[in-house]
Amino acid sequence: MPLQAPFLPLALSSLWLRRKNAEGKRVVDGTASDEYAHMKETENQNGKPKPAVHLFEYEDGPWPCSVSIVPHLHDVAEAVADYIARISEESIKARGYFSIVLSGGSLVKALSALVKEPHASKLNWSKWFVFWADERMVPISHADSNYNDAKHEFLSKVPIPDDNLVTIDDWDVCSAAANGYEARLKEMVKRKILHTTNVNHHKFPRFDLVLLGIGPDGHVASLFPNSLQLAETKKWVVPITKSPKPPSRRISLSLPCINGAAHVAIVVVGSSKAEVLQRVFERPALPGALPAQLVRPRHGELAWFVDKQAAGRLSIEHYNDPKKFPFLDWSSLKEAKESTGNQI
Ligand SMILES: O=C(O)[C@H](O)[C@@H](O)[C@H](O)[C@H](O)COP(=O)(O)O
Repeated sequence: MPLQAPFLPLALSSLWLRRKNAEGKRVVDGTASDEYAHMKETENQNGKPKPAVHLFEYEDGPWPCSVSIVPHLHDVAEAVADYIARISEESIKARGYFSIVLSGGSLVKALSALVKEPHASKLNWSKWFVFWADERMVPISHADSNYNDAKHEFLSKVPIPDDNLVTIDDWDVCSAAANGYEARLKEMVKRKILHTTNVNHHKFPRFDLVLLGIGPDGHVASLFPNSLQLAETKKWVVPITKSPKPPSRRISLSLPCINGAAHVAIVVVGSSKAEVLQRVFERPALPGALPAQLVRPRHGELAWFVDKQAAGRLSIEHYNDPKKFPFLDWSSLKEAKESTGNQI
């Protein structure tokens, strides 16, 4: 089954980036070929050939999701806050905790309505556990740090205990930071704060909610178009040493880790996202070209929150023509339209 073969030259040719750490010691960073050795496996544990899967674990067929299109950023913020509040309440009732994963970029601005009433005093903040979908390899006090941004915009305004912020504290060597964060997540599983689920026969955490933004190139978290990391099938957290968006060194939850979540919400705001949203929704591109198209929770729900500017290029009026748009599961979108005036 030759599907994995393209990774071999890629992995072998990947250069080790040698640099000095803060103490001037030589450190090795990069995507080592043996780190990705498991991707070359062609047999499962019983020695039988693995079933053919798409290179990027992409599933053909309908794409069930709900899409809310609202006029402005503040309407998106309110819709997202209502959504988060509902999932927080349900999760705490069912398991005693709420695990929420944040991304960087403009996403944290969409959390502004959570710090106001009616949510601020109603939410059970002490039961929240906050994780990061991705982080840049900078100290957490640095302006580029996703944690720092979230702290400034949101976390400093709500009473979530500091111990419940599961930050990525290691910013020296990407692969060590990725392994360290994965170990922290596994510790949360041991403490029963996170449950697990199977995604394509491998165990991944089942976050209650993963919040993602989308880059103009279609990236989500720090999973960039056509990158080797997109094909990760086992690791929970992957290192990125050559991100096309600065800073170049980052770590990110892997795609199956995101797809193991009970809920994933993607927030898309502003005219700069109109082109990519149209490509993601309406163009059946090669999946690695648009990582956002690979976000398909296996046993969970996917919800899009979009403002009018970002939705500006969508041909919604033709969406009920399955010949033109076989790509999304429009039946679930119609149901959404019937249940609330704000949804298509
Ligand atoms: O570190 C990052 O770059 C972010 O985590 C990234 O995943 C972000 O969410 C998207 O790039 C969208 O960012 P904008 O909304 O700012 O374009």
